[in-house]
Amino acid sequence: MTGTNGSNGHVAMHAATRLRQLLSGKEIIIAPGVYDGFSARIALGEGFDCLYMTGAGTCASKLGQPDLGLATLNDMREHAEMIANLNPNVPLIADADTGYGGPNMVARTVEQYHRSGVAGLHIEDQIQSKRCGHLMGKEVVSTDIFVSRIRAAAAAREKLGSDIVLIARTDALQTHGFDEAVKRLRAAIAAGADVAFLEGVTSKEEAREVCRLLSPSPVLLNMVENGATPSWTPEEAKELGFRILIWPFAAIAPAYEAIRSTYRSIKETGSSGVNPEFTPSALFNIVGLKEAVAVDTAAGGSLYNKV
Ligand SMILES: C[C@](O)(C(=O)O)[C@H](CC(=O)O)C(=O)O
Repeated sequence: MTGTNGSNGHVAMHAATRLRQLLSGKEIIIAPGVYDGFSARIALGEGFDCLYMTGAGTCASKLGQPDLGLATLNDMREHAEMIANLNPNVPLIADADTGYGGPNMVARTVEQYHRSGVAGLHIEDQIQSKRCGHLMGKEVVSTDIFVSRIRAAAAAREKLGSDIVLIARTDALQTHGFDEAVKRLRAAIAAGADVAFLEGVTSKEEAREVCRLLSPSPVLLNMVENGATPSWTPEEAKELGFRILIWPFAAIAPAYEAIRSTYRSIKETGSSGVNPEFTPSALFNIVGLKEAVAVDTAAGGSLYNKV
């Protein structure tokens, strides 16, 4: 699929098609977690090929709430659209939780994510009142319901003629064990999922085995910092057989530390201690000042000549 690249005007391929190209390559896809426009701009500035919009980070930043199924389709879609369009050439994989309802809602989710420029999304088998995959006490729906979610997602993708990458996530490992989780992922792939995601992998043995059993389907690894899964390097993840690596807390965890320490500094010392190089212009340059000035100038404007 083709479309107009909003950021620099040339006709670019849809980000979903780009993600499929990356998936068919040899390299593991590294997608750092972004939770808002600012973190996404920083990741783009560092030249990553792919981004991951964390649902947990979206709940925390957009709603100020924990990852307990409080974000609606509208919350998530709106956030994903803004992030995906900062640079439509860089694919965004976005969390889509349970798909937000029955087959019709799942189809709507896929359609809206596609129209928003999202390249890939993951849909899981937790109950609607879901929780972060690394909390205890999770509950999953039956395999039939999970498969109906994936089937509805795949049918929506076909109807749209979209390349959007469907990632089936199972949370069944915690409650039903490895074999059942793999069975669910197999069923999801048969129903049209492109990528499998075993949430909460706990060991290298499990990791290697899920990749082997589901081969040739690509498998995503959730490298959420300090969760149930040990930390592996991209090289280790690649060697275990994974094709996509997401780092959900890569932005929000350091942001928390930095923000809290700065607020404390204001309270305790009366000074924020912010780096003197972080001027207003420096901030705006991170989020596209030059591009915005160029748009105005190209249109014959002189509004920002003095910025
Ligand atoms: C991947 C995830 O869905 C996310 O929202 O980033 C979360 C991350 C987390 O909260 O630990 C998940 O694993 O459920």
